[in-house]
Amino acid sequence: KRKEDYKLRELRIFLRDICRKLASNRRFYKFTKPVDLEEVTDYLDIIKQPMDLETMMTKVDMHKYNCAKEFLDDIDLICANALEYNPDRTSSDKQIRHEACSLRDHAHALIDVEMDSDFELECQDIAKKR
Ligand SMILES: Cc1noc(C)c1-c1cc(NS(=O)(=O)c2ccccc2)cc(C(=O)O)c1
Repeated sequence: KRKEDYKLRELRIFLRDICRKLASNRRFYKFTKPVDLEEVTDYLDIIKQPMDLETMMTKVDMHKYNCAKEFLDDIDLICANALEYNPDRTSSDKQIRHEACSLRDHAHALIDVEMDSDFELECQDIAKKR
């Protein structure tokens, strides 16, 4: 195994822990699983690239993320989807938009606090080569 593979394994262990922490926070319950297309029947008419925390955990296991930035891009996608699908001035739309912004800010804050910035830069170099 190359030195890079050990770094990517360490990244996966780190990202699983971040994913677990976010998914276990009750505030982010609506983002833990794919939107139920039987319940939300027009979802795919509006949202072209659904994303959720369970799918992200699977992507970690499938070595789809080569750096934390790629992981945060999917978090930002979860948030953007929720803002796009729930744009109205109703209290329920406002509530899910607030939860989505909170998820995004918590994820970025967790990674900024817990991730060594040099390690992320090394991972981004690996990501560029792949
Ligand atoms: C997410 C999301 N994005 O747009 C909308 C609208 C939602 C969303 C989706 C659901 N129902 S769901 O079956 O797809 C589901 C339940 C539990 C965890 C994950 C998804 C419920 C609600 C709600 O407000 O209760 C909101």
